[in-house]
Amino acid sequence: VCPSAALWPQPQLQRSPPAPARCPLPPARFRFAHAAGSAVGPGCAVLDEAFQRYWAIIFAGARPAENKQPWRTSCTELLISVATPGCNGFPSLDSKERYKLNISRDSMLLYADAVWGALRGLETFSQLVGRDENGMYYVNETEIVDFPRFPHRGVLLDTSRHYLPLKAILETLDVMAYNKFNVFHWHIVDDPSFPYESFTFPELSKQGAFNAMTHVYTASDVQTVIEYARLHGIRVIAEFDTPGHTLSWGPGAPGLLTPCYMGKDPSGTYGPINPIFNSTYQFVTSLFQEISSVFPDYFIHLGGDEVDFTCWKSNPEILAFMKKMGFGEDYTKLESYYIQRLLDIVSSLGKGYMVWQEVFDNGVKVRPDTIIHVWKNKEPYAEEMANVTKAGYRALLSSPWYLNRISYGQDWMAAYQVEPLNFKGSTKQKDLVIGGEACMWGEYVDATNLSPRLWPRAGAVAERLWSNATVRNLQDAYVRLADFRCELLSCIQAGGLFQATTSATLNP
Ligand SMILES: CC(=O)N[C@H]1NC[C@H](CO)[C@H](O)[C@@H]1O
Repeated sequence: VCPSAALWPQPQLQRSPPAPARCPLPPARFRFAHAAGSAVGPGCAVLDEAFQRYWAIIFAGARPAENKQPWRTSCTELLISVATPGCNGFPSLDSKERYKLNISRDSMLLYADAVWGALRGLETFSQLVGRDENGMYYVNETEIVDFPRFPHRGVLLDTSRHYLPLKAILETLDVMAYNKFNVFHWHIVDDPSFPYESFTFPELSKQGAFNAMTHVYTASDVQTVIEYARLHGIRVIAEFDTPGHTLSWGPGAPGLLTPCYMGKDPSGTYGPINPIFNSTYQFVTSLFQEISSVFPDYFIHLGGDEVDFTCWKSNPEILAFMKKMGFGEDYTKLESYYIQRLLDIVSSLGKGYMVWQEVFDNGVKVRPDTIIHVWKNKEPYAEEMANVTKAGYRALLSSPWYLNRISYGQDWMAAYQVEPLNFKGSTKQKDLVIGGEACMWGEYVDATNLSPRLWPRAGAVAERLWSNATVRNLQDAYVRLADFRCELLSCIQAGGLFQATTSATLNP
């Protein structure tokens, strides 16, 4: 049994009496209930599902024998009161996640502005429940007022370098919710494979997936992920990265990619999307029309990273186009020409976009509400954060959180010690930092090692993005993160959703 009631991430405010009363929770009689006057009630799927889920998580190990014990207790129900109605929508960047938990001998109350805050409070409540040596469940008297420091707290998974089965994605969403992450950044396609089944362009996965039968995400798979995430208060932001990282698009979309040349003949290899043909922009418009209809989030991630100009430079038609456009030898101008047209297409679809930092670095004209995703780690990323926010754009930080990069020992500490606002800038600039994302790129990751590599290390990012900036004590974090890992493992033993083992990274 794990040491009890360690909370992860650390709430903003918690107050407990010096000798808190202990209230036993009777599995057979405990229930979650809607408080009178709450703006939501039975039928609210987000909470109805959460009540089931958290009952199972809290009492995972309960044995029927519990029912026999004479329970003289008042802690038989947690009353939930939500201030604003709304259960059928999707979480968004400005969703309210604030909640209050009042646990006392005579009542247990959870208040939240919106259902998304209620989900965060239920997660905290589940972490407050302990179990004593006799197996009795209990919760100690306490008061918590909690809210996130940053509104965008994400995890990126890359399902192109290696295909991830739906189960691996859903398990990741479970553990993300345990950590109060609220964005799943689905880097769904890239150079090696195109597993997204497009109904507009079915050839893309037929030709581009590792295996068109087994290694694809059907339309229903995608909707399953989106709904599962929604019920956990998690947004799904899809990334279709262009013009680079698109080799898997080639076979299913003839004429889309740039044919590279060796001297005056095509070499047979291909490069980034060919930016000089109108057919390219017709294709992009149709594909992003589909993406906009499939993924409900306001934002789409358009990529724009690591565009290699070698192939463009070798292609005679592109050379002629460069001359015609007066771009000289500056291929970032050609890249910007493509990106600019892509952004206009996506804007016309009524969507907002996020782009990797190169789009900003190369001076592409982007909309004021663009989110610049800072990922490079060679130059100090603090400088990039300062430049991006000085230019008035919102910034999202990933540079120090590429968890696909592993090293010996407790590297969670480096992720934990990051301070996203440690850059030279005004308060106004700091306010433009909307949060960050832990990235798990898939070059060396598949379902066999995803969870042990992601957890509990990503937990360090979760606390950095949720908790107060003053929460930085490594010794205290170690104890709570070790307990978090223990709970995760006990979730496995109880046959919980989380099947894979977590890493030994934390415990030497
Ligand atoms: C934005 C970005 O990160 N682009 C690439 N950079 C290196 C990564 C692995 O660490 C991936 O290959 C990723 O596709």
